[in-house]
This record gives sequence, C-alpha cells and structure tokens, in this order.
Amino acid sequence: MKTQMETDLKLESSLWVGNKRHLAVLTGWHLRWTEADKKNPDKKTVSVPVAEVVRVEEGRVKILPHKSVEDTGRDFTVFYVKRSNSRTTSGLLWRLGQTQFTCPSRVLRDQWTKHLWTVLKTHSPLRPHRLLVFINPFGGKNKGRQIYHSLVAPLFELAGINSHVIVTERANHARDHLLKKDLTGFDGVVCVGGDGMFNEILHGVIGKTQQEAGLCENDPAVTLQQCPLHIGIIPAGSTDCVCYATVGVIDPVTSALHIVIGDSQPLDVCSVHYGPGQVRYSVSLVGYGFYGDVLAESEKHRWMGPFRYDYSGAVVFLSNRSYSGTVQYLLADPLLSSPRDKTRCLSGCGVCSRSTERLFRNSSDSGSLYSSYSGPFSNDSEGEWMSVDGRFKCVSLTCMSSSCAKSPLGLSPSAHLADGTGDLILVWDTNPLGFLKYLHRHTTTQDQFDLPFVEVHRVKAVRFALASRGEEAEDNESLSNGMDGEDGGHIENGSRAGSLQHLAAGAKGQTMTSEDKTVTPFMCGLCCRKTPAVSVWNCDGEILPFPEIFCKIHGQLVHLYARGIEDGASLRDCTEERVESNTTCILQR
Ligand SMILES: CCCCCCCCCCCCC/C=C/[C@@H](O)[C@H](COP(=O)(O)O)NC(=O)CCCCC
Ligand SMILES: Nc1ncnc2c1ncn2[C@@H]1O[C@H](COP(=O)(O)OP(=O)(O)O)[C@@H](O)[C@H]1O
Ligand SMILES: [Ca+2]
Repeated sequence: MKTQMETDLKLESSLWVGNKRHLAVLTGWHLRWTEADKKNPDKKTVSVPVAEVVRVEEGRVKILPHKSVEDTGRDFTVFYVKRSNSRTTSGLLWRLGQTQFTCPSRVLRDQWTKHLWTVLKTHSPLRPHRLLVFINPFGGKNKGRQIYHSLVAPLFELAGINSHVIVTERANHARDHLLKKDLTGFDGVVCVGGDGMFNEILHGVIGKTQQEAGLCENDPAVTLQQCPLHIGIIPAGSTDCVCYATVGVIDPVTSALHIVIGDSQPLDVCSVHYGPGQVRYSVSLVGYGFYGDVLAESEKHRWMGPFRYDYSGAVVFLSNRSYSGTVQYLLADPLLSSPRDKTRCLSGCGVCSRSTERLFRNSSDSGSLYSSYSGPFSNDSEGEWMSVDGRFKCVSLTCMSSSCAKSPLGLSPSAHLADGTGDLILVWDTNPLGFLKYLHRHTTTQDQFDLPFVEVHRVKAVRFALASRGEEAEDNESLSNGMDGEDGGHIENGSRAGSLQHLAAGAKGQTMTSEDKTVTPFMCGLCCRKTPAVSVWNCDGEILPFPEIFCKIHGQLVHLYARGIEDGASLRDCTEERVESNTTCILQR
C-alpha cells in the first residue's frame, strides 16, 4: 500500500546528467534515475534510498580539492551513499557518491530541491545536527587525529553537522567529561579510537543517563535507563571489534556516513559487578584466563601498537595457563535462538527485532527509544541457573559476535547485537594443541564450538567465583603432575554449592558433566610451569583485576550510529531490475 508520503511527494521529470537525458523519479522512499536513450539496451537505473541521501545542494557542487559551487539556476547536486564493489571484508564499504543534475528550467529545479529537502527531513529523524567528538590521539597506530580531520570532518561539514571536538589528554578524560558536563543540545557522541576508548564513552553515556534518572547503576537489581545519546565509532584503534561487529568493516569513511545519515543500531550491554558495589560495562568481551592474560601482557608492550596482541597472544599461549573457578549462568530462552544455530545477526535481524518487543513489553512506551525496559531480570524465574566448576583455559562472555580482523566471524558467530542475551563460552583445560586448534578456528569458518572441551550457552547473567583454596591446591598439583585424568581437572559441583550461596541467591546449582576435557602432558617443558592462581578479566580491552564478578545483560541499552552488517549477497539478489550496486532494495527501513 502506498503511504501518504509516497502519493503526495511523487515527482517525475526529465533531467540531464552530463549530456545524457534521464527519466528521474522521486518517491517518499527513493530517488531513481534511468537513462532515456531508447537505443541503449543496457541502460541502468540508479536508485538511492532517500534515507541514504547525504545532502542536496543547488548548483553544480564540487567538494574536491576544495568546495566550489557553480550555479546556472537550473542545476542541483545530490550527495549520497554509494556501496563499493570491493568484497574483501564481511560488510560493505560505503563511499560518498555525487551526481549533478540539470533541469529544463529554474522552476523545475526549485521543485526538485524543495521536494528532496522535504523527504529528507521526514525520513531521517535521527540525523545528527550537533555531535560531541572525542579523539584518542594514542589509539591504534596514533592516527586518530589525522583520520578524523582528513576523512571524517569533511563529511560532517558537508552534512551540515556542528561538531565539538575534544582531543583527549589522558585516559578517562572523555568519560569524565560526559559525566560532569551539560550535554544538552548534543544528538550523539563520536568516539575516534579503539574498543578501549569506546568503552570509556559507553561508561560516560550510561553513567550520565542513570545519574539524570536518579538510578544507582552499581546495584545489579536496578533496571537501567536506555541512553538518549547515540554513539558513533570512527575506528582508529587496535582491535576495533565493536565497529567491525556492528558495521562489518573497519573503515572511517563508511562509519562516518552511517553517522551522517543517522543510522540507528540498538546494542546489548553487559554490566559487570565487582568488588564492593562497583560496575563496569562491556559490549564485546568479558574474558577471564587467556584473554585476560593477553591483555595484561599486552599492556607492557603498548609501544608495539596493534601487534602487541599477536606478540602477547603467543607469549600467553606458550605459558599454557589454566584457572580454576565456578561459573554459574542463567540460561536464556532456548526457543528464541541458540549460539549454535548457524545464523548470523545481519542488518534488519529478525531475532533482534522480535526481542525489542519482548524486552520492552512492560514499558508504557513499548519499544520506543529511551524508555526504561523491564529487562531479563524483571523475573529471574524466567530462566534456569546452571553451575559448573573446574579448570578453564578461558571463560568468555560476549553480547555480540565480537568479529574483528583477526576473527572475521568472531568469538561467537551466531550471537546477536540486540537480543538481550550474551553468549558464554567455556573452554575447559586442555592440551596446548587442542587450545591452538580452538584459537585457530576463530580465523577460519570451522566451528570453534565443535570441540569436546568447549561449550557455549546463550545466557542472561553469569557469576564467576574462585575455587576454594583446597581445590586450588589440588588442581595445581594434578596439573603439574601432568595427570589430570579423565575429567580434565573438573571439580564436582557438590563441593562448591554451599560456598556459592552468597554469590548466587536463587541458583539451582545444577551440575554439568564434562565429557572429554582431558589435559595431556603435551609440550611439557612449556606447560608444566606452575600457573598463577588467578587471572584478570578483560573487559572490552580494559583490565579488571577482580576475579569474582556478576554479569547481567541489559538488552538494547545503547544505540550506535550503525545498522548491523549488510549482507552483500542479498543485495546482489536485487539486481533483477538492473539496479546499480548502491541500491538497497531489501535494506530500506
Ligand atoms: C593461531 C591464531 C590465533 C588467533 C586468535 C584469534 C582470536 C580472536 C578473538 C578476538 C576477540 C576480540 C574481542 C575484542 C576485544 C577488544 O575489546 C580488546 C581491546 O581492543 P582495543 O581497545 O581496540 O585494543 N582486544 C583484545 O583484547 C585483543 C585480544 C587479542 C587476542 C589474541
Ligand atoms: N590521551 C590519552 N592518553 C592516554 N590514554 C588515553 C588517552 N585517551 C584515551 N586513552 C585510553 O587509551 C586506552 C586505549 O585506547 P583505544 O583507543 O582503545 O586504543 P587501542 O585500540 O590501541 O587500545 C583506552 O582505555 C582509553 O581510556
Ligand atoms: Ca546479544
């Protein structure tokens, strides 16, 4: 059915692009133009969704090398998102497309520009007008400032965005600014940096929202308020996992264009409660054991830049550590989705859309932005608490796939960005070859969960507690003897149930049995060193040196200027009408 907008605003006329006459049509949703030459059988239609028009200006506008406008009174220029054909990454690269149109008369030109401005306004309620930009000059390869000024600022300027830029002078500068300053008038916050910098901004934005709502964010029982400020990420860090997992490419221009057109991607956030009533937030990785150790090691080698992770990864792998602990987790509804269902969360994901309704069901303003939501914790009895004890190579919790250049499908390839759940990955102690196999599968399309010492669960909450001293000593002894036996250092749950009660009120304490989690005395010279008793947590690239934590997933707590990963294959399915590659017929919203 045609909308009012479509019927009201349809405009159709001949326009010239260069010296070729085209038939151009503007509906409420698309601007399309097709070459009018009847002799040319290969004529193409270019179709640009109105939501992807960056700017419309009167005259023949050039922006490179410097902006110039030549106005004969009959021309107008349209800037829009154009998808690049390069398919080297999981998502699609976006570039700025530009077409100059010439109308038969000034009256018609004015009609075209007026209509275009009107549909643009109607279609893009979330386009930012004013942005607060934080640049970490020391993220990644120290190129944050250069990336912003040469690639991003010109696009913001073209789109008429007013940006207030702050180059950070210390860690937590951005977070403190967000918490202390008045942010009235800003539509969003842009982070130029890596996952650590994004994490800082996440803390600032969530903290500020809870402050203003009078909520105590440290209390795990509190239902947090959704954040009104959108966050944009310009990747300029080392891993840039949040950008990769939400856009599909690490490319500052693509990310800047998502910001400019006001794309909106809700994102789950994990609150990590530790120590005496303190909280940290994470969207990509809460990792103990291997990932915690790699981060701690890598901090000593920051001067190496992004390579510090490869180096530290090798060092930590060779040290062959594993850690004891008890993991309790509250399972999400298995009927909704599963971490092993081989699906991928892509732009317009159905699982995430259905979750919006479920997460906000009890809210008066169902599903709308910035309402508080009842959350998965409104009723703990909705899920089932499970409990496992033993020695782990790593325990990881991720709210999203956590794909990145190192691992194009990510830590959990079927995880969803906005379904209100996280994936808990338990890698039981195993021999170095087995663990290497597990790690290596992250770099291929092989299933990293299809290994006997790995399990994955879709969860709403997780608790981690250290093993008691006696168990710890026993564990270390059996490891250094290289004789872990059949159960890979697995400790029977019964011995822990009592001491965990203070951590997990309401947990049913069911025991999982591990089948083949065997440690063999492989590479003994390297692996039989005494392991330190505890690791640290890697919380989106920030060290959290408190091993005992409680994590809870807050569905869709923040919104990014992104739209999830675009699936190039389904875009190509739309080419029947001989539409060029910059058309998003199935991705229109
Ligand atoms: C034999 C090949 C082994 C390859 C192992 C690949 C495993 C990759 C999984 C990566 C998951 C990344 C999750 C994201 C973590 C980031 O938040 C964090 C901080 O990033 P940044 O602030 O941009 O520096 N990055 C890391 O913790 C790096 C983990 C590297 C592990 C090898
Ligand atoms: N000016 C600064 N000086 C030192 N550290 C900073 C500065 N600005 C931000 N940081 C901190 O640097 C850390 C890493 O930043 P990030 O941009 O994620 O780079 P990388 O991806 O290389 O780790 C973050 O934890 C952030 O808090
Ligand atoms: Ca999720």
